[in-house]
Amino acid sequence: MTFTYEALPMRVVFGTGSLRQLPEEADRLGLRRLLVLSTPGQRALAERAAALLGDACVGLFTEARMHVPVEVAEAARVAARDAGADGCLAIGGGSTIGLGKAIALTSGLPVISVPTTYAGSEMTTVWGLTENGRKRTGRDLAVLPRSVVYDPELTVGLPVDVSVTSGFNAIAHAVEALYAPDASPIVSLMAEEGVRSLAASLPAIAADPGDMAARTDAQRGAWLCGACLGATTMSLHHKLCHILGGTFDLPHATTHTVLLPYIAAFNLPAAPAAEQALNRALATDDVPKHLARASADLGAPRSLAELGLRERDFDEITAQAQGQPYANPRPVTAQALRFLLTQALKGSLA
Ligand SMILES: NC(=O)C1=CN([C@@H]2O[C@H](COP(=O)(O)OP(=O)(O)OC[C@H]3O[C@@H](n4cnc5c(N)ncnc54)[C@H](O)[C@@H]3O)[C@@H](O)[C@H]2O)C=CC1
Ligand SMILES: O=C(O)/C=C\C(=O)CC(=O)O
Repeated sequence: MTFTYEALPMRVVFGTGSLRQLPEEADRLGLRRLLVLSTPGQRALAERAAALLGDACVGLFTEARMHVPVEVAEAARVAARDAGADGCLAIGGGSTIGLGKAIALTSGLPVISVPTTYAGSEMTTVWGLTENGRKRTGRDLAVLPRSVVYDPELTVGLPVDVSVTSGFNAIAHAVEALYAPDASPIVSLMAEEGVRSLAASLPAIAADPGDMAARTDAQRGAWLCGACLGATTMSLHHKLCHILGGTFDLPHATTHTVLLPYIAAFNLPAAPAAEQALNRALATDDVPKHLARASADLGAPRSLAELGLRERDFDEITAQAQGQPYANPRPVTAQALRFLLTQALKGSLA
C-alpha cells in the first residue's frame, strides 16, 4: 500500500440547536461585518441568522443560484464590497455555499457556512462557476469555509425529494473517493461510514421528514462524504455531472442520483476494494442495481431522459468529457461513454 494524505483544516460545530453558536463562531474568527448569503427561497432563514448575528451582520444577499452563474457571483462580490464586509455567512445548500466560495476566490474574504442540504461543498476547496453554458471548477484553499455549523434542525424542512437526491449527491462523493488516485485509508473509512449513514437514514427521512435521529445521521453522513470529496480528486462521475449541469442545465443533485449507478457499473470492476467497501456499506452484492433501485424506491427520477437530456446531446457531452483530462479507474473511450449515457438515458438499471 502506498499513499500520501494531507488533511485540510476543518472546524465543525455539530448538533441540534447549534445555529445559536453563530455569534461565537464569528467572534472566534474576529469577523465583525458579515454579509449573509442565501437563495431567495431561504431568505427567512438568512434573516434569522442575521438577527442572531446582530451588529456583526452588515447585509443580506439572497440571490444564490445553482451552478453559480458568473453574473450572480459578480453581483454578490459587489454587494460584499459595498457593504464593507469582512466575511460571508453562507446559509443553505451547495448553491449558497458555492456563492460564498466565489466571493472568497477573488477577495479572500473568509466564509462561515451553515449547510442545510447534504451536498458537502462546505468541506471542500472546490469552487465552480458557470459562464456561457460551461461550468469551470477548480480548487483553492481560500474558498474552504473556516467554520462549519451543522444544525440538523435546519434540515427538517428540506423536502423529501431534495433530501433523497442531495443524499445521493453525498454518496457519489464517497464512491469516487474510494477509487480516487489519491485515496487513502482514512478517506476510505470516512467514505464507507458516510455511505452507511446515508443509506440507513434516507428511507427513514422519506417515511418521516421530521425524524430528528435520521436527520442527524444523514447530516453526519453528509459531513463524512463531503470530507471525502475535499480530500480526493474527482473522477468521471463528477466530470459528467458538471457537464450536464453547466451545459444542459440539469439539476445538480438529481443528475448525480440518476447517473451514479451507471458510473458504478462502469468503474467498480476496475476498483475491487471500492466495490467491497460499498458492498459492506449498502449490504448488497450488486452496488449499481442497489443504488438505482434504492433511489427509485425513494421517489427519485430513474433516467436522464426524465431530466430532459436527449440522445442528440451525447456528441457535445462526449466532446467535453474527452476535452480535458481527469482521473478515472478505467480509461474512458468515446464508445464506452456513449454506452454508459445510453443506459442512463433509458434508466435501464432502475
Ligand atoms: N464545490 C463543491 O464541493 C460542491 C458544490 N456543489 C454545488 O452545489 C450546488 C447544488 O447544491 P444543492 O445543495 O444540491 O442545492 P441548492 O443549494 O440549490 O438547494 C436546493 C433547493 O433547496 C432549497 N433548500 C436548501 N436547504 C433547504 C432546507 N433545509 N429547507 C428547505 N429548502 C432548502 C434551496 O433554497 C434551493 O431552492 C450545485 O451548484 C453544485 O455544483 C455541490 C456539492 C459539492
Ligand atoms: O459535483 C459535485 O457535487 C461536486 C463539485 C461541484 O459541484 C463543483 C461546484 O462547486 O460547482
